[in-house]
Amino acid sequence: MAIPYVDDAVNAIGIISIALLFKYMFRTIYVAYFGPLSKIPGPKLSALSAIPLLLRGAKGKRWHWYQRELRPKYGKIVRIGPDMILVSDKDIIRQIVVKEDWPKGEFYKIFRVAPHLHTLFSTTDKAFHKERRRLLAPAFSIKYIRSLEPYMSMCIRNLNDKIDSLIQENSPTDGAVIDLYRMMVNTTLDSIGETAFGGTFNMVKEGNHPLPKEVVVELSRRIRRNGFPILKPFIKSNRYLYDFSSELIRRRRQEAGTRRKDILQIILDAGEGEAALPDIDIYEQIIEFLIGGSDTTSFSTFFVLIMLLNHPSKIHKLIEELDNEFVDLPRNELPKHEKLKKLPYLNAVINETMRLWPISLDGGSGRSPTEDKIINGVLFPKGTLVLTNFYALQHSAEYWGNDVDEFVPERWFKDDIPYDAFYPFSAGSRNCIGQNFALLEMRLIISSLLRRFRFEDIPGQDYSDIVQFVTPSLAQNEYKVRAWNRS
Ligand code: HEM
Repeated sequence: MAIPYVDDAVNAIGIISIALLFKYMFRTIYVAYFGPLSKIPGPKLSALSAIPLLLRGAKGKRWHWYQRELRPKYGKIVRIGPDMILVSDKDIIRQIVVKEDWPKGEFYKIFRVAPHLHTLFSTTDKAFHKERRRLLAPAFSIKYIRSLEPYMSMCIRNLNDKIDSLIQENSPTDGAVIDLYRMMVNTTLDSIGETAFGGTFNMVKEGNHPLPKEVVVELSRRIRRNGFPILKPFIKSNRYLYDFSSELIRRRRQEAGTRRKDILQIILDAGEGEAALPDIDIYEQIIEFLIGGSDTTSFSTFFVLIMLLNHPSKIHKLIEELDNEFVDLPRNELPKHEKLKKLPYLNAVINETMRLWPISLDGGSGRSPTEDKIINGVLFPKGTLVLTNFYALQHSAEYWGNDVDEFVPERWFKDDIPYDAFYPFSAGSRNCIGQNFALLEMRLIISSLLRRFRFEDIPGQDYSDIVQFVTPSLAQNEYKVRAWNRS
């Protein structure tokens, strides 16, 4: 019998491979230069491949590219990948996020532990989202969040005591150098621990706990595993996190008598019988709250404080407001949120900071139309990933005036505030479920620190050196200031 059979097979595979390669190249070139997005301006290479974007993403510098290079150069609609667009127009964004409420794009899948395990944040399915949001909403209602104030206050009291002890140990007259950034990160982690994980992580007191660290590792594993499926068999899920959370849920289910009235308990009690969430969903959901609720709040709170330290007249105005409001309250006691939420200057300062330093530095929410859509003359083909550039709206002189880049809390007292160019918590059905939680915590931290301590910035550090992988953080992971007790 003739032997060249193997050669024939090899030849056939070779021919098929070359044909597939040609098909791929033809498609790539067609999509780049002749497809429906070909008229949208953007870097030439981005029309062919998402690699330029991925490379910047891997360094956490996607946001620099969008905000400092692409938007100034190409305008309000930019092609950032073969099927990806960055939009910085307020009418189009409002239409996408609020009026038409497009579903999230497929890339949110990368945050899931397994493709079928949707969560509130990562789901792209509107029906699933509606049901999950309905189930979790009671844990984030204003009334319920108010009942979490004592848990948060406990963590913030620890923060105050920690700063005080550092000052006493060093020198009450010279004060102490403290890492304000890490302290904010640690406080918000403790707060999520108290409210969703059954107890504080003691980050403020002890400086570390394995759980938050493992969450960061797990998140990066998920992104690699889901982003590059070929690596899947080599990247395992996190045993520690799973065991920790399973044990927590098991213990809580078995507890008799009065249980902690925290977010975890609300989720455990949500739905009855068959409608109750399985343990794995609860596990995924509380991990999501830790990711979505700690670095976001610490980043925003840190920036409020750093903006104030760099604007002496504004910080004096806020301290005056706090001192007048809480004239009889000893400085080492925490004000009540009921009063804080009504303080105009405090709220203006928070709004102004979140306008200048939103957590969505890198393009806001990622949405995809389920059919071809035309808005204001721009065609968005079905399935295109559209990034809604909230940062650009909040930094646009067209909407905010010529002082757009300055820190001016007073602008929040004008009559014509362009709220349709302000999305710190996104908007529409996919807005932040945790915003009342975050604002409560931010007001408590800021007011307690400013009433009790005096801070001074230490020059030579760059707070604008930010990296953003999922949520933003300071590249140096620290920022030092000097703190004294107020006399
Ligand atoms: C200052 C602090 C915070 C800011 C600025 C913030 C901002 C945002 C933004 C912009 C989104 C939309 C993201 C997107 O569409 O890709 C979002 C969604 C979300 N946030 Fe927050 N967030 C904060 C605090 C929190 C807290 C404290 C929690 C929970 C404890 C939380 C949980 C979530 C969840 C679960 C979603 C997804 C909601 C949904 O799709 O229905 N966030 N947040």
